[in-house]
Amino acid sequence: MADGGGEPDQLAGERATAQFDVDGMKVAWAGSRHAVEVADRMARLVASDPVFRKDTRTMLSRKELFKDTLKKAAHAWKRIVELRLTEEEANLLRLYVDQPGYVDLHWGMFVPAIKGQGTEEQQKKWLPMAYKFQIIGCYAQTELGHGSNVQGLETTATFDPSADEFVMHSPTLTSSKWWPGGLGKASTHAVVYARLITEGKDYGIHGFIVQLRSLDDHSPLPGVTLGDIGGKFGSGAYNSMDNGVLRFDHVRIPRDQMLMRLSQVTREGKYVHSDVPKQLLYGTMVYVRQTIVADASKALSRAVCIAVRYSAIRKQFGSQDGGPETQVLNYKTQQSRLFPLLASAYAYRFVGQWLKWLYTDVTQKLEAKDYSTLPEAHACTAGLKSVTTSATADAIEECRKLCGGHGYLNSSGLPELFAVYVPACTYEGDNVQVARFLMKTVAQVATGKQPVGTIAYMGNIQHLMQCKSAVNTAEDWLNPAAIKEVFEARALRMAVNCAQNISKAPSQEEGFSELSPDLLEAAVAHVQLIIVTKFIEKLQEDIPGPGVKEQLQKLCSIYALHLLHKHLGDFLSTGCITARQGALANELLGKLYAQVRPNAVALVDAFDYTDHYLGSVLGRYDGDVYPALYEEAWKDPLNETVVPDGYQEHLRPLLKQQLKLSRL
Ligand SMILES: CCCCCCCCCC/C=C\CCCC(=O)SCCNC(=O)CCNC(=O)[C@H](O)C(C)(C)COP(=O)(O)OP(=O)(O)OC[C@H]1O[C@@H](n2cnc3c(N)ncnc32)[C@H](O)[C@@H]1OP(=O)(O)O
Ligand SMILES: Cc1cc2nc3c(=O)[nH]c(=O)nc-3n(C[C@H](O)[C@H](O)[C@H](O)COP(=O)(O)OP(=O)(O)OC[C@H]3O[C@@H](n4cnc5c(N)ncnc54)[C@H](O)[C@@H]3O)c2cc1C
Repeated sequence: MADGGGEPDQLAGERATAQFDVDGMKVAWAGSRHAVEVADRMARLVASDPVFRKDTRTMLSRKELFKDTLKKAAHAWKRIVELRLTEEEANLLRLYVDQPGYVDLHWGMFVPAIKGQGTEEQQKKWLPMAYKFQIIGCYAQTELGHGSNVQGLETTATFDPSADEFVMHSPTLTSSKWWPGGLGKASTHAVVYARLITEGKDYGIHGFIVQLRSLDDHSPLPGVTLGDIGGKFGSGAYNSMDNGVLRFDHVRIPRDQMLMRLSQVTREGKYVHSDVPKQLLYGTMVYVRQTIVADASKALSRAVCIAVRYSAIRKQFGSQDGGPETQVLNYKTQQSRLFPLLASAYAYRFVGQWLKWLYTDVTQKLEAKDYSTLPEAHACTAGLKSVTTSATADAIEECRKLCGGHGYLNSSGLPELFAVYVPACTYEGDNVQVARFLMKTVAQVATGKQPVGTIAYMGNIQHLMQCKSAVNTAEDWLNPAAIKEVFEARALRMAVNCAQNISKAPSQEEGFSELSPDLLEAAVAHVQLIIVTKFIEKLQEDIPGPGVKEQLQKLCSIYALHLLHKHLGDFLSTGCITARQGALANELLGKLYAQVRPNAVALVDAFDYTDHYLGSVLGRYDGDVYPALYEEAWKDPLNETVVPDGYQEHLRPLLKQQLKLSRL
């Protein structure tokens, strides 16, 4: 293409300047060569299948979109069965289909809830049916009146010993189940959370497997009212999901459909609690939060890939006398906004990999009845979920802005990505659970107990409460130990500060409530420390491939130092660094951006996304952006006719009337 930028081989030129082995980076990103190979194969399988096309998705009506989702889910299942895909392959295939739908909740919450809270017999009965899709399940916890406050749920499950059954009932409007994905139209079954009442006593929230729809004709069973809760934010986007409403009118289920791993109700109606901690009731949330953290890096890396490639193609200003204009990626402002997001994508990827390991480790310990690491797993998953989803939602919007006007077009892929992603900040809570965990740890450290895992640094309280950073030149900030020390000191000092102020309050609860904004900030500081630490630890591994580790080291420094810059107030007010050291960090950031610049396109290529998965004309691998934008515009339904519908009724009379007026 002629001047105005957008030469298709522009990206080839960018790729040629890379100073590292992109294949090696793909391995570091995916976790192993095997993971790269499987992801690549599944992505291509999806991209080459016409049923999985998604380029007209934002133009579909709600009903068409939902039907399209049913079609894609069924086709995906057919391919999984025909090709005998492994669980790993099947999960990736579903990921690349890239359309939220009931299957996410079936595999992501219904199955894990039965696995985590069901007895062996219950698992034997229900899981084979779920694995074969003979039943479709969802996770029905949230109600119209209560979401965060799970103990406030109102649905009741009252045991009737005469029939050996539970009676499921929705006593109030606010007790209607409201939001569960897949509930509205697709699910045949649900794990329903309800107040267990037996022998006249309320034992609080427990899980129950409840059939909702007929397995013959899909109609709701007697006493069950079901529907979709209505259109959601953005065109297309999360509207492919049938988030639903559910009400029970004295619906009976057999006693053995209460999930009984944690506690049981006997034939006579006695409530028995086993030795399993009651917090395991929340275990499915721990599982899904861990997957949400992994998803954050996927959503963020997609947005960043689009913005980096397009910024390399897009040219504005800089030419005085007919010479070439400047690629917007060369502007320092563009780099200082975009490269921290690129670094964050890598940071979230690595912390997500670590969190998956932590979850597996905790699960194995739970099997062996060792519950000691559960509180840490809960705090890490809740905290990382909250921090990574908010930052990712902000980052997608930032990428949209970085793409200028074209970023606002649906064909850029960014509006839909944002609309699909943003509820991740809301679902699974934005709670203060990490802060509670931190306050407990501070109290334990005061009694001499040595903390372990992600809070081990708090044991180093003597040093961290009074240390001062030794950084003297900008390059000193390249030392991971220097970074780790100030992040640890900031997190610990903020937590100790909160604990001291809480202790001055009339009661612990009042103090907690009064200081909750500060507690949230302390929690964020702790979670950011975890992300920085896991990135640093990743760099201590053997990372093969010329130049790969060097690039990751730069990204790690950018990730940490941009946080330091953003939260400079925390670092200064806790006395961890001086204003001069803060300025030196900023100076180094500028140098690092310049070093990343020639590698930027190759660093997003390493995500290994197909054009189908990216779903963006701006982020195309070949960089041929302008013809694609032009072509996409003509596909809009408004362009099906040259003269628009409505011309005769609304435009023509108006124009004629103007004519008459002008003749007056
Ligand atoms: C297989 C591949 C497919 C994968 C695809 C998956 C993708 C799926 C994406 C799907 C998309 C959307 C899904 C969305 C689903 C939902 O939204 S489900 C509903 C989620 N609801 C929430 O998140 C509610 C949030 N509320 C909370 O978390 C509350 O804070 C909480 C319920 C924890 C409050 O509980 P309480 O009992 O009232 O409060 P506390 O007194 O604070 O806690 C008591 C103790 O329990 C500990 N705790 C709390 N939570 C947990 C946990 N999850 N695990 C372990 N322990 C927990 C807490 O620390 C307290 O401990 P203590 O007594 O202090 O020692
Ligand atoms: C797209 C989507 C999908 C969902 N899927 C499911 C599903 O499959 N199954 C399911 O059961 N649920 C699902 N949910 C529900 C979701 O889990 C809840 O929306 C979420 O837990 C928040 O609860 P809430 O909506 O009641 O918000 P609220 O609890 O009413 O929160 C409103 C505001 O109050 C604040 N707040 C609440 N409590 C406190 C507190 N103690 N201290 C300080 N601030 C507080 C919150 O932070 C928030 O800012 C879904 C929600 C969405 C948006």
